[in-house]
Amino acid sequence: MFSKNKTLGEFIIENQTEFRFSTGELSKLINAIRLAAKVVNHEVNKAGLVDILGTAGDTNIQGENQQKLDVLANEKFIQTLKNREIVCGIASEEEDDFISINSLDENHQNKYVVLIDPLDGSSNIDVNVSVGTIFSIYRRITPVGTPVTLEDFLQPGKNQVAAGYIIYGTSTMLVYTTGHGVNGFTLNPAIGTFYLSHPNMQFPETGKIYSVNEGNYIHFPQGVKDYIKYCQKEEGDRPYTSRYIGSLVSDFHRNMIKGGIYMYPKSSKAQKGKLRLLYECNPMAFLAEQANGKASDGHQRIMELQPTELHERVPFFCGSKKMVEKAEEFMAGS
Ligand SMILES: O=P(O)(O)OC[C@H]1O[C@](O)(COP(=O)(O)O)[C@@H](O)[C@@H]1O
Ligand SMILES: [Mg+2]
Ligand SMILES: [Mg+2]
Repeated sequence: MFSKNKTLGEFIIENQTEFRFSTGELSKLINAIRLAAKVVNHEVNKAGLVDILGTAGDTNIQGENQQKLDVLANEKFIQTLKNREIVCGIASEEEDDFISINSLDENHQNKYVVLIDPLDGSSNIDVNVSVGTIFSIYRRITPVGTPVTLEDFLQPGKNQVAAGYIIYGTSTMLVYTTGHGVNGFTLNPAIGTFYLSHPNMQFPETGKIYSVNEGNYIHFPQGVKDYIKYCQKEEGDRPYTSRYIGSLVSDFHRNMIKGGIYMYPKSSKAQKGKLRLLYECNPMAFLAEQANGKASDGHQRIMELQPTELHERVPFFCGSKKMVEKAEEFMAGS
């Protein structure tokens, strides 16, 4: 099977022409992410054998206990991007502030910034449940050759030039978009090559799966409670099935293939929900929209939101278009 499928490397080069005046810089950047993904995949696969399970002993700026694999994945992605001098700035869930990278070659100044969630689904690392990495790429808005500023990162999601995720699951896949549809590539671990296995991925218009942490039910807004009740009601094509892995990447991936909705609403415990706008919600929203799905904060399109802080959180509703619209109806109603 694999011999006739396009490799990710071939796909990247072939699609470089999508961009007029392409310099190949974005292709090099996606290639660097491909490399870092393989390095992290190798670490994830041997997690039970080496000392990378459990907590690292520190907390990140969000007060979360960093897992050893959070720290390791963060290091590997930053190192790989820095070494290749392919970006002018990086922001990460595991770094308090953004990292500015000045190119040594002053004649060649980079124009892209990258935002990453190096390890998504951290609570699943120690229990061998699928986890992921999420990335989002923007063209800087400050002049090339000057130090990057916070402004270069606080851009609305609609300005993204590319976004994607890596899922370390039963197989390892890299799924991404550059604004021309969503394509998925599966890693053949025997030869370390990603092959196009899921061309032109599309969310079904509707589905029968809802993904939400129902343990927070009593703290949810009335609109969310009503929508969950709607999903559970014996009527028409319902009840829907509840599936919640607890890794955004994995829940999103399943729902994109099968049809479904993922929700991390605000609650009386978390006024803005849990997920981070810049390196979780924006990239997944870009992918969802490119795959005929939808993403909002329950009211407004995620990609229109103007970020104000690097690690800000927003409520997140994402998935099959008709299901997100229905949830928004309930939110509007309440
Ligand atoms: O355990 P909870 O509160 O349901 O949260 C699970 C959600 O939190 C996350 O783990 C947050 O991501 P990180 O693991 O990158 O911090 C999502 O992947 C997941 O959907
Ligand atoms: Mg995450
Ligand atoms: Mg994370």
